[in-house]
Amino acid sequence: MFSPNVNHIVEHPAAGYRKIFETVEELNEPLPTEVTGVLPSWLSGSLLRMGPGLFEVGAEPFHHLFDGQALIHKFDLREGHVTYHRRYIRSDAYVRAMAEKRVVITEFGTAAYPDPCKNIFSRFFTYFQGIEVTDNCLVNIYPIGEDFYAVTETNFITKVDPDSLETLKKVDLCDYLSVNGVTAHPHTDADGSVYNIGNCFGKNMSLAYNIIKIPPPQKDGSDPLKRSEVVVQLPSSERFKPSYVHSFGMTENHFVFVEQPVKINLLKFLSSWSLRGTNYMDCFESNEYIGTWFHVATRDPAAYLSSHKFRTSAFNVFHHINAYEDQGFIVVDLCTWKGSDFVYNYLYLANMRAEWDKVKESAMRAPQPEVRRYVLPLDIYREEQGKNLVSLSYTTATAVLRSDGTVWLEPEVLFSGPRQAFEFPQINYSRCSGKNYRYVYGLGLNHFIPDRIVKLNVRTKDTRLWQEEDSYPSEPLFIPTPEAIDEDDGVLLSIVVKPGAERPSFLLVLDARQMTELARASVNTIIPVTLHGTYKPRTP
Ligand SMILES: CCCCCCCCCCCCCCCC(=O)OC/C=C(C)/C=C/C=C(C)/C=C/C1=C(C)CCCC1(C)C
Ligand SMILES: [Fe+2]
Repeated sequence: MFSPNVNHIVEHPAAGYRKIFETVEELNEPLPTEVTGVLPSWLSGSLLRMGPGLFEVGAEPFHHLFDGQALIHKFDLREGHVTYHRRYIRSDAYVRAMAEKRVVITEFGTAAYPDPCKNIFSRFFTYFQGIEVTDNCLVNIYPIGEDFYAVTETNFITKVDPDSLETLKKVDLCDYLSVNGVTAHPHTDADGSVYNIGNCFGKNMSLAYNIIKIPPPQKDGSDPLKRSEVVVQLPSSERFKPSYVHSFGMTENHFVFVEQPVKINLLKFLSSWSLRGTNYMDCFESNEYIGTWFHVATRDPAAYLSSHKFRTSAFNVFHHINAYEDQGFIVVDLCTWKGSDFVYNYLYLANMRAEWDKVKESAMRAPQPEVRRYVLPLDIYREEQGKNLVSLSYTTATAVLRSDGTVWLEPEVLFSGPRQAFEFPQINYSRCSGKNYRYVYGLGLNHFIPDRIVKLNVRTKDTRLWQEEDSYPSEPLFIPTPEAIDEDDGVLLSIVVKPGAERPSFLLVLDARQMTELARASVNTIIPVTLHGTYKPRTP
């Protein structure tokens, strides 16, 4: 561990990060690891993570970071021993690509072309058959009831066996719910209910964001998905252009949705899709004028609070950190990127695999990251126009009622460093989700390259970090110590790739209080980049 200053920029002239964007083979059986240090005796379970693993099919490359075929990874911890396993998800996208040795289903930034072997008539019909939406579930894995699902952001989720990593079943959410897709970042209540948000393109081109609820495991053993429902519908600020949504906030009594100026041009999406060479990335556009809108709904009864229109300047947001209620305010902490230019435009594999100088050059043009706190007053009175309505003693965030009835928000900056993002945030979720809290852990992105793990105290803005030379960590998951007293009493789990090492990847176990290494379990293979995941404790 080195570099005590979080804003000290570490250089990567050897470009070792390129290794995490290369294709690997799946394993037939788990690999042993070499454990150094001491693993906590209570840590027994599986770290499951998703990411891209196959970055080309035959001679056809995938172009974007979010296109590679989904690979599920598992580090299994049991009585001080650790194994590592990985399998490709048998999605339709993967199975058909393998069979035809070409990209068959269009991915986020890579279009599929019709089979050159088909005659001109069947190719014509393939174009106009409509959209074949991808089921490439590379983004996350989480439980619904007793089952585990690997997910992307479309309507297809894939049930997997968390022990064998085998693919079990493809599920179409449209069979149960009125949504076109949902995020890969649901919230889970203490009772096991799962909440999520997704775009809904309704009849007559009506547009909305639907918040859905999947109930907890059912006493009769039936699939909770069968009882899922839309609990509240939030309106779209633009008629044909819903915003891209990657996550949302949930407090004890409210849902918070941040409508960002990165828009999906629906007309383009529906019309141009059948044209040769179009992919999802082609259907996004930035609205430079609309800024960012916050929407709030109550949870019980679920209802949209339409009277307050919360506005602020333009930013991209992918990850909500946490949101909670305090003294009549909703506090919303976010990982933001300034401006309306879409951050995903900078995540093409050609950018990520470039030489270090080029990586830095391209990140200079991209939106700049900042961790921000916004505070939304719940009770607003007309006579308070022009005044700052936020009276929470501990924040400089403001909210001012304007003559048009909207409330203009200005944030408090919790963390900022030039081209140094604090992203992929994780909190002590079971204890702090929706509640006032102190700590968030994140992946430090240096010009988009993940090269450190950071702990941020959102009350003092103090940071601590873990970093090692030529090492590329993943999102750190927080696992609390059983019977923990303090919020940060627990460990962080992260997969780290260190290309030059004898065993070039390891599971890193950090003491979350001190951010010091407790143990690492090293394995003799490169592990490609992973996006999100979950920890499944062993059940007796
Ligand atoms: C771990 C280190 C990574 C290295 C660099 C990362 C830089 C990150 C900078 C910002 C943070 C971004 C986080 C994003 C994380 C993520 O996992 O994103 C993956 C998202 C994917 C794959 C989204 C897919 C969405 C699809 C296919 C949506 C399809 C749709 C539309 C576009 C409109 C119509 C509906 C439909 C079909 C759902
Ligand atoms: Fe995400």
